[in-house]
Amino acid sequence: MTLRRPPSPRMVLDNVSCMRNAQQILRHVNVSVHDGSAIVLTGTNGSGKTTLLRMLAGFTKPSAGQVLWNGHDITKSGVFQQYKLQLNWLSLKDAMKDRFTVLDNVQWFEVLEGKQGKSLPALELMGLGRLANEKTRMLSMGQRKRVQLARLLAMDRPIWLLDEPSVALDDEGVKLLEFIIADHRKKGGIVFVATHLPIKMEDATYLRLPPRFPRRMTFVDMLDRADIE
Ligand SMILES: Nc1ncnc2c1ncn2[C@@H]1O[C@H](COP(=O)(O)OP(=O)(O)OP(=O)(O)O)[C@@H](O)[C@H]1O
Repeated sequence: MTLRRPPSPRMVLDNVSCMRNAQQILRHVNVSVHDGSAIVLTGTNGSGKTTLLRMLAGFTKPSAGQVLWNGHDITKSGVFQQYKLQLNWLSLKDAMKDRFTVLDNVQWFEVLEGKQGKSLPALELMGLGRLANEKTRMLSMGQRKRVQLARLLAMDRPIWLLDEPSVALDDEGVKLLEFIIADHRKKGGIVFVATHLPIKMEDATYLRLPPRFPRRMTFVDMLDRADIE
C-alpha cells in the first residue's frame, strides 16, 4: 500500500511581520492556505488587515518572514512575475472610469487578460445587465461594487484579495458575493477577505489581527457609562 502525501499548501505566510513608516503593523503572522480556502481577516480599525492584503498583493514587502507561493518567496522578482498573474484585487478604490460604459469598465480588464465573452454574463449575474451600456457615472455606490465583483468573474484569476467587499452592497448583493466566493472556492480558488461585516463562508479560517495599541476610552464607552449611572 502506498501512502499519499497530503497536498502542499498553495500559499504559506511564514512568520510574517510588517513595518510601515518605522512602525510595526503586523507581527509574526502564520497561516497555510490550500486551494479552495477562504481566509477572513478581522480586527479593529488600524489593526493591519489592508496592510496584510497589500503585502499579499506585493505592494508592501514583509519586514521579516516570507510569503510563499508554491513554496517560493513572492518577493523574488522571477516568482513575482508569475504570482501577480494569479491575483485579483478588490478595494474601496474601484479603479473605474466614469465616462466609460459599465460594460467597458469590466471588458477592459478582461481584454487585458487576453480573455473574452465573460464580462456581460458577469454583469448579468450581478443584476446589472440592464445597465451595461450606461455611463458608469450613473451608478450608485452599491452598483459600482457589483461592477467590481463582475470584474472578478470576468478576469477569472485564482487568488482573490478582497478588502471590505460587502461595503455598500444590499442584502441581495451580499448573497451574490457569498455565492461567487463559494463558487470560486469550489473550483479551487483562494479568497482572502478583510471585513468588519459578516459574510457567510463555509469552513473559513478566521485570522483576528490584534489591535496595535492598548484600547483607550472612546466616546462610545462614555455613552455606555452614562447609561449605567
Ligand atoms: N501608507 C501608509 N504609511 C504608513 N502607515 C500606514 C499607511 N497606511 C496605513 N498605515 C498604518 O498602518 C496601520 C494599519 O492600517 P490598515 O489600513 O492596514 O488597517 P485596517 O485593519 O485595514 O483598518 P480598517 O479596519 O480601518 O480598514 C494603521 O494604523 C495606519 O496608521
